Amino acid sequence: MRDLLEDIGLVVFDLDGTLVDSVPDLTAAVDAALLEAALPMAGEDKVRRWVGNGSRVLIERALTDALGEAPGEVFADTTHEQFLSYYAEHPCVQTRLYPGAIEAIKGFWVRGIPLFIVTNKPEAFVGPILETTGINGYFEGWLGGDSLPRRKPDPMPLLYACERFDVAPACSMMIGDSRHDVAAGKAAGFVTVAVPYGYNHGEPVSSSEPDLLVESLAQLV
Ligand SMILES: O=C(O)COP(=O)(O)O
Ligand SMILES: [Mg+2]
Repeated sequence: MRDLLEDIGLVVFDLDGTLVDSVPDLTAAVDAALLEAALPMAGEDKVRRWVGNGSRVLIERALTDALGEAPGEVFADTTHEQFLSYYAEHPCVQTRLYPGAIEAIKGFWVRGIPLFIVTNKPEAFVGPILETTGINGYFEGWLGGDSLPRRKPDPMPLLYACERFDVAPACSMMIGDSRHDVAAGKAAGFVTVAVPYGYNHGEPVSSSEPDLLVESLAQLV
């Protein structure tokens, strides 16, 4: 591990399933939107498997599950709007940092390594969650799934971070919980680190073959 970390000049974290367990609040917002659409609620186990490709895809998966077929565009749009308005009001009620997250964040931070977040969740929700969980001050910034034309697994947001901090991809680390994080990291030329406790559509993230798999982020520092 020491070799992997030696030349690292930029650390990019995924948010949902890596730094924070956000599924309880996401589930509340999904279920509120389903209820509004007069459909049965989904519950946490399903939502945990559906998170990872941004909120619009999350809602499409929830509607497909409830309806037994893919929803129409307009219905999906309306339900997504319901989700967004509920989540905007309650982005961080039950959301908690994972054990080891604060140790890792502080460990990199005291070494002077810039910390950045690349998440697929809408950008507007990132600030409130970082603020409420008390980690806002450690990060130089973030990108959401709607910040750039392409999101993870595309490498675009990771390469944007490299340019912004003037750090080569080979000296940058992507830390995430899903195959989209590992794929984006590999495509960008980053060192890839994965955690097994998050959300990866019900599959082990080890299948994506990250450079390093750690049980707890604290192991990194
Ligand atoms: O909101 C999502 O779909 C996933 O978010 P993440 O990229 O922070 O895991
Ligand atoms: Mg994630």
